[in-house]
Amino acid sequence: MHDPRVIVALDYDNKDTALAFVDKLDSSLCKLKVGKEMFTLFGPEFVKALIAKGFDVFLDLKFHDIPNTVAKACRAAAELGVWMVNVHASGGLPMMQAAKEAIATSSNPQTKLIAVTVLTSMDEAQLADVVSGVTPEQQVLRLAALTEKAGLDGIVCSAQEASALREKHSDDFLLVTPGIRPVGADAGDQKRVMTPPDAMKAGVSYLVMGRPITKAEDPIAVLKAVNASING
Ligand SMILES: O=c1ccn([C@@H]2O[C@H](COP(=O)(O)O)[C@@H](O)[C@H]2O)c(=O)[nH]1
Repeated sequence: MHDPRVIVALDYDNKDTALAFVDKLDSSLCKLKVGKEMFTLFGPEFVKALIAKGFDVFLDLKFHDIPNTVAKACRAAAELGVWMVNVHASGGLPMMQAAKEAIATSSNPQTKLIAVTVLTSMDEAQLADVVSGVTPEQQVLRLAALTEKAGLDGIVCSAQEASALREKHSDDFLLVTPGIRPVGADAGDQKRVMTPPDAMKAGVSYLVMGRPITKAEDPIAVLKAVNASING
């Protein structure tokens, strides 16, 4: 079965606008990501509606709390029927292991679990405000190793770290990368960016794209052009 590589970030503040966009798509073109804004506004029912339309849904809530709390949140996400959910790797090994165990013993054990390393909106200077003496790439590699040790399916990182990660992690370890910008697109608040073809060449598994698609005059045309640029 065709596995689309683009995950569209549905960061709309209006459910009808989001659903009007989704109704022009089909699940062979992309997967969908629901993040903090839409989940807070429209809740699990909105996620279930997207799953019912046949889409793989990545629930991007980036859980970060004590192990017991994160485990229960991940179990709830898996039981919603999502394709993928995530936690922050900086929550530590016991937290990630508890989350993995909770999903494995849920009614939807095939749900993928990945961990956020260093947000793609952070550059070296911003990272230095929270962790001293490391570059984003060094911190990503360190948290990726911890994530793999916990037995998770992969990480969220920037495509800029993908080549270095692929020297240490097999192709099965998922690299899910926001901060994807076609040539000429506005970076906005993203700092560690890469184009779709360069990201795929670097070894990325899935490209997360929001505004370059959702804010475009013709979002479906942009999505199809991105797919053509990485599949052709
Ligand atoms: O490190 C991260 C983790 C998550 N995100 C999310 O991805 C999308 C990116 O949207 P764009 O509009 O393409 O910038 C957004 O939902 C973020 O919450 C991220 O950007 N970086």
